[in-house]
Amino acid sequence: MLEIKNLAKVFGERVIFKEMDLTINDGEVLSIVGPSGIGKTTFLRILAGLLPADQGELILDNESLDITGNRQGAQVGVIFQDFNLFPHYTVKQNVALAPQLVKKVAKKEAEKEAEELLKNLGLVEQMNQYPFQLSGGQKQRVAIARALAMKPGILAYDEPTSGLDAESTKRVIKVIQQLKTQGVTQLIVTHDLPFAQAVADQTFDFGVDVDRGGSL
Ligand SMILES: Nc1ncnc2c1ncn2[C@@H]1O[C@H](COP(=O)(O)OP(=O)(O)OP(=O)(O)O)[C@@H](O)[C@H]1O
Repeated sequence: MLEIKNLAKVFGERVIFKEMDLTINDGEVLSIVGPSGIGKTTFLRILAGLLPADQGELILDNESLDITGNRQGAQVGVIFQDFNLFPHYTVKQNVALAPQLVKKVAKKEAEKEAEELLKNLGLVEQMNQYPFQLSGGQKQRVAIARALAMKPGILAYDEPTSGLDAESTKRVIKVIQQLKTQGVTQLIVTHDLPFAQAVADQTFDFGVDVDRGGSL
């Protein structure tokens, strides 16, 4: 379960959001919508531990997450829009690398787990290919497998349907639903309202549900 309490972010004098409260239960899918420039990516970067918040708490499975932008560990898995796959590693290596480096998992075991994840995401034939050989949708599923390999408490996506055709979007919906049945908690930042409606149990509208302006 992820609990967000009284979270606030300020850039200079400008309050991007404040008093943000939200709870996502285990296995739930939350979509975050709202107009461009409202603060969705900023929130995602804070959740990922890449950007400091100015106030508030993030509590994941009863443990407080660092909000100063110096977080250790991979409690939150994020699939960014450009996927950031390592170009010189194969698909399997991309997925198996972080558990070996960060969690000190043995290579054989990390690769076995990577194979299992890739199989579940329909990427058996791509395991030994390189990112440049993949379609956008395939790259995205590799990025999902790579995030899942670290066994995060929550998986977050930034605009997962942008640049995908209708068929690939359907596939993403299937993957999200499949992970949901496995109990994975997911948070999705999206502009795509039909997609949000198709996958989400709960929708958070940054344009409506968040306070801004004034000061902290
Ligand atoms: N490092 C920064 N310094 C100052 N202002 C920033 C910084 N990063 C973002 N902003 C501002 O904060 C606001 C929120 O930006 P953010 O990228 O989070 O919006 P968004 O809702 O994700 O938009 P989009 O959907 O277009 O990606 C914007 O007005 C942006 O200009």
